[in-house]
Formats: sequence, structure tokens, C-alpha cells
Amino acid sequence: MTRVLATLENEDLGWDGKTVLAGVSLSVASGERLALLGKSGAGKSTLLTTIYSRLLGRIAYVPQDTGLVGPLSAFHNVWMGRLDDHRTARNLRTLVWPSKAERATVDTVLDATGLSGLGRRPVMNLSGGQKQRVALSRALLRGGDVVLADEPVSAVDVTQGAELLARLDETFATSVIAMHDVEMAKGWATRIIGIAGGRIVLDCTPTEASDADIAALYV
Ligand SMILES: Nc1ncnc2c1ncn2[C@@H]1O[C@H](COP(=O)(O)OP(=O)(O)OP(=O)(O)O)[C@@H](O)[C@H]1O
Repeated sequence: MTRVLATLENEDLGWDGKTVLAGVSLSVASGERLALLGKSGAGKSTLLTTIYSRLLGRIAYVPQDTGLVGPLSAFHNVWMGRLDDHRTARNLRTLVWPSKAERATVDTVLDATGLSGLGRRPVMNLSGGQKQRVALSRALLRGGDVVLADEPVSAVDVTQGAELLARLDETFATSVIAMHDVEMAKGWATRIIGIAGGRIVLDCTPTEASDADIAALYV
């Protein structure tokens, strides 16, 4: 059964008292895959973080800057996805001396994102696309009801990006993802949310969005 997970009703969203998006009305329901589209600075991250703040349950969040700790290994960065599942003593032990079972668990999600064998590499020594894969692996390890991600595949090619989104779909029933690749968004999403001029101007299925509708987002 479909459930409403978050609702905004005619709300103004912004930062430091300044409105970025005015009159936002939007509901996110379970089972939906929302792609947030709009030109740079339109307010995709603003909307994404607001939805994040309204959701209950177990949520995985992939920020635009990946939120990784450079000097730590891919293993440790991925393990962070489950830090709040364990007591401090266990996390400290894992930081210094990961068990074979813990390594194997993390290897499963690193394999799923194409990072097999890179678990011990400090993430600051990885490429931009590999860092995004680590951040996605961390979300996959976390799991949960919903994944929110801010341009999580912007540094990989289109084919790899589609594969990574498919990995997310296998784990998460509901997704909200800010994207810059329109074709990828149309191929993946069940619903397109278009932002322009400080408002949501498009809220429809990918097939309902005309080329003109999409082009108007990037004027
Ligand atoms: N954490 C923040 N604190 C203050 N202002 C912010 C913050 N995040 C975004 N803004 C401001 O909100 C406006 C919209 O930015 P936002 O990051 O939501 O757009 P975006 O569509 O995600 O852009 P991009 O595609 O470049 O990431 C911008 O003017 C930006 O400076």
C-alpha cells in the first residue's frame, strides 16, 4: 500500500531568512522515484534537504560533496553508514581493527558499485567518480526506507550512472535524487520535479514532461 512519507504545503524554503523556493506544495509517497531538475542554483539541494528533514524512519542521504573523510579508507567511510547501529566501543574497535566479517560486509557493497579491491585505499586517493561510488556504497550499506541523493552520479558516465541508480533501486523502495542529466532522469524517475524562478514549475511523470517543459527549466 502506498504511504505518504513527507508533505510540504505552500511553504517557503530558504536559508538565513532568504526565500529560495516559494509556495512549495509537494508530497513524497512510498515507491516513488523523484528526480529534482533545475539549473545550477535553482534550489534542488534546498528542496532535497527540506524533504530529508521531514522524513521519518531509516533514511540514507548522499550529500553533493559526498561527505567522505579523505584520509580514511573506503572501508571506513562506507562503515560510517551504520555507525548509529553500533555502540561506541564497537565503532572504535572497527576503526582500528576491522573484523573479517565487517570487511566482507563492506566488500559486498563496494563490489555492487564497481569498487572491488579498493576497500583499503584512502578515499582522498580515489577519482571523483570513485568517491561518488564510495558515498553510494555507504548509502547501500546503511539501507533503509528512502534514499536522498544530491547529484550522486555526476562524475561517472551515463551507462555507469544508470547502473548505480539501479543498485539504489534494488535497496531502496523510495528515492529522491537531484540530477543534472535530463535523459538519465527521464529514464530512471517515476516523477519529475522541475524547479525554475524560485518555484516548482513541473511535477509530472517523465512521459508527461515535454521537451519545451524541460528546456524552460534551464533558460
Ligand atoms: N547551506 C546553505 N546555506 C545558505 N545558503 C544556501 C545553502 N545551500 C544552498 N544555499 C543557497 O540556496 C540557493 C539555491 O541553492 P541550491 O544548492 O539549493 O541549488 P541547486 O539547484 O542544488 O544548485 P547546484 O545544481 O549548483 O547544486 C543558492 O542561492 C545557494 O547559495
